[in-house]
Amino acid sequence: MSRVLTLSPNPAIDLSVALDSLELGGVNRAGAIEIMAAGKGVNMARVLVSLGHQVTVSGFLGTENEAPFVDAFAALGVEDAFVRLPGATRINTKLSEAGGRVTDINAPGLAVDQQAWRELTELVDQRLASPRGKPDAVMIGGSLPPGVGADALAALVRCVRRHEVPVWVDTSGDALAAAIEAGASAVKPNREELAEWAAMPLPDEDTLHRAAQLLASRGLQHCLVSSGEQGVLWLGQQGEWRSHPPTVEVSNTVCAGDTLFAAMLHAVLTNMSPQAGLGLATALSAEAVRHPGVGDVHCPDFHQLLEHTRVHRLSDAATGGALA
Ligand SMILES: O=P(O)(O)OC[C@H]1O[C@](O)(CO)[C@@H](O)[C@@H]1O
Repeated sequence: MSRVLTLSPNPAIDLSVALDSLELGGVNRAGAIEIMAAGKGVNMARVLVSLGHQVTVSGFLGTENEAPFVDAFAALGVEDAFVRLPGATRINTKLSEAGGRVTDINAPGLAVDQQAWRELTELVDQRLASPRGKPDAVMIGGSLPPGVGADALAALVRCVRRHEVPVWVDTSGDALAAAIEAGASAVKPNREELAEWAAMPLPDEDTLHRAAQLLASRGLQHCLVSSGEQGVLWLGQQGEWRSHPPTVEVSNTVCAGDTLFAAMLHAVLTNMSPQAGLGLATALSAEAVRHPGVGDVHCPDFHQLLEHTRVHRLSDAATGGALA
């Protein structure tokens, strides 16, 4: 079992609304409504716990509506190291239609001032300096809250790297570019995020692959590019691999990326082979799209999902050795 610290600078309460179909400008009647403590770091923590890791969660939480988070952390058995701020954590609305289409409405979030950001950075620095509680990896996920610039994220990434701990970052735009420059160990852009980073359109698999190679050339240990049902491209120091997920009924895709990234970290921390690691992460991510929330490794048909996930090597340079 490894120790992982996940950071959500801008977490959210996800309000998932299931609809037959969304009628813009009309009165929509929901089939079901679910509220869940979320944000990428929190979702990744759920996956890591289910895969057997010891997790500490941190970031910023508003004191006005912290109850769903406190309850979720207790139920999960993770250590709550969130910095509390006055005000309310944002609520993100996810409108999921029967055909599998999801419309996200993500709020800006609670403003974070320099003092609060310093508090979070010091907390991370102290955790990493502690000989007994030092995490084996740090995951940072999601957008930056109002008041926090990409340079602040870069400084946080550098702080983790100074302690020689891998830092896996799932974000986008300027924050993604800054994290890469600062020495992030792994990133997971989707096609649109990669196109934005590379500043070019990625209309086909060939251009996508070349942009991913450009990204990997920036010194990252692992680059994952997720393209939904078309699968995952993984470029690591052992070579390049592509996975194809099993066919599943798509209900809610919101947490698929968080599931993929966290499961891939698990594969690295447990020295799985590239084939097995990417297969597990892809299958678990496919499981996630069948319902709201992250993938459930304990679902009754998980072994079948795994069996129907295909992984193949793209480059001959790969050794096929363990992922770590
Ligand atoms: O920080 P962002 O980019 O707004 O994304 C937050 C959203 O991402 C998710 O973690 C899913 O990836 C949701 O739970 C959350 O609402």
